[in-house]
Amino acid sequence: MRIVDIREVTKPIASSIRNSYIDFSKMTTSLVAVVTDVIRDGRPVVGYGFNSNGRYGQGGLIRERFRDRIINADPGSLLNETETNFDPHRIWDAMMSNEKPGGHGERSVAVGTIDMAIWDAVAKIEGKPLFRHLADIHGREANPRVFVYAAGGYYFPGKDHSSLRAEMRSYLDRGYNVVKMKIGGVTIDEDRARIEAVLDEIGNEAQLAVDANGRFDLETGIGYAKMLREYPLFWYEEIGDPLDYALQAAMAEFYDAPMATGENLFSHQDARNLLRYGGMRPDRDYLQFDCALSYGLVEYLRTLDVIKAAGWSSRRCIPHGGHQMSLNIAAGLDLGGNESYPDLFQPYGGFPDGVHVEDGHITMPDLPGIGFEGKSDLASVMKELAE
Ligand SMILES: O=C([O-])CC(=O)C(=O)O
Ligand SMILES: [Mg+2]
Repeated sequence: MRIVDIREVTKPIASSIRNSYIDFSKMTTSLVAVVTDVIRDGRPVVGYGFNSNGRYGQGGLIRERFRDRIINADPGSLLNETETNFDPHRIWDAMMSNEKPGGHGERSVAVGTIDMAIWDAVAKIEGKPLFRHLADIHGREANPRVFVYAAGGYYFPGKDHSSLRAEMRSYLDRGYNVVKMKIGGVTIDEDRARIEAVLDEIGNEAQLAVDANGRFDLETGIGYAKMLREYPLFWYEEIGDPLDYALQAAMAEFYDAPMATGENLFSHQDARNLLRYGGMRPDRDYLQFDCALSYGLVEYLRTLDVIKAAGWSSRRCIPHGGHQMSLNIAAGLDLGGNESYPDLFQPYGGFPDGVHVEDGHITMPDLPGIGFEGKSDLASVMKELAE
């Protein structure tokens, strides 16, 4: 049993949206296929992965470093104890050989993308959905019903309040009951007017989260906190620089309601520092670490250990990224839910065909692996890479 090839192609996921920090006019993602010689249903098993939006495709790192460490490893060293499947932890160790600790940079994105494809292959070899495989190996009961919220509300050329309201209305029409919008990309007065327009539109049918994408210094973050606390928000997200734990800690004095952060922390060590020094409150705040940007599920399992040791429930985790990998982790390992971008980053984000949001939740279908083959537009770009 061996991995015979790892292929990467860098694909555009560009659009004219912007948040307070970046625009997405040149955004890309790496799509990866891990080709094995294991035969299921008469065909070789292929696992697929891709990275989340916000960081660019990692073709250089994948092709120059991480791919070869797996392909050149002794194939037996990558298998589980019983030699019945690949072992994602051993493959992770092979990828990370000769890598120093710390300074996580974007190698975590390259490794996370390959790791996603490995878990897809492993669950396909088991003949199970990944969420059921994860629940089984952790001795727990899977829960296929997962909370999802609709992320959008970007700044956009020509976008006015009526188009922002229409966007949010369309999420409600599709079954969501929590929606998210960007803040920090215009003046505070303009953002206040945008927030009021959205709250007026959604009324008591849904709750609103706001995301500053790490834009604010302490003074601006506090100024916004004082404005935002007048409204019943779901959360106030990524206020300041993701690595400025003292800023995050200071915010608790000015903002009682839930805050969320973590999408730009790429290792369990960084997650641990957030919990040690960021003043995050386990009874109300949310953690958004995204395995596809942060060394994959092998590392995310360590992150889950870190948050448990710090006294947090896994239910406080609602990952960034809107991909089916985190949906599987949520259903298999009892996370609080997952992000979703109903109209963006297609065909990579979203759900298998025929899966609909009801009351802010989806129900995972029983598809082998991560379930990518159940989403026809995604399956066709994946197949192109593998064939
Ligand atoms: O706009 C982005 O970079 C995405 C983001 O922060 C989110 O989904 O929370
Ligand atoms: Mg965010």
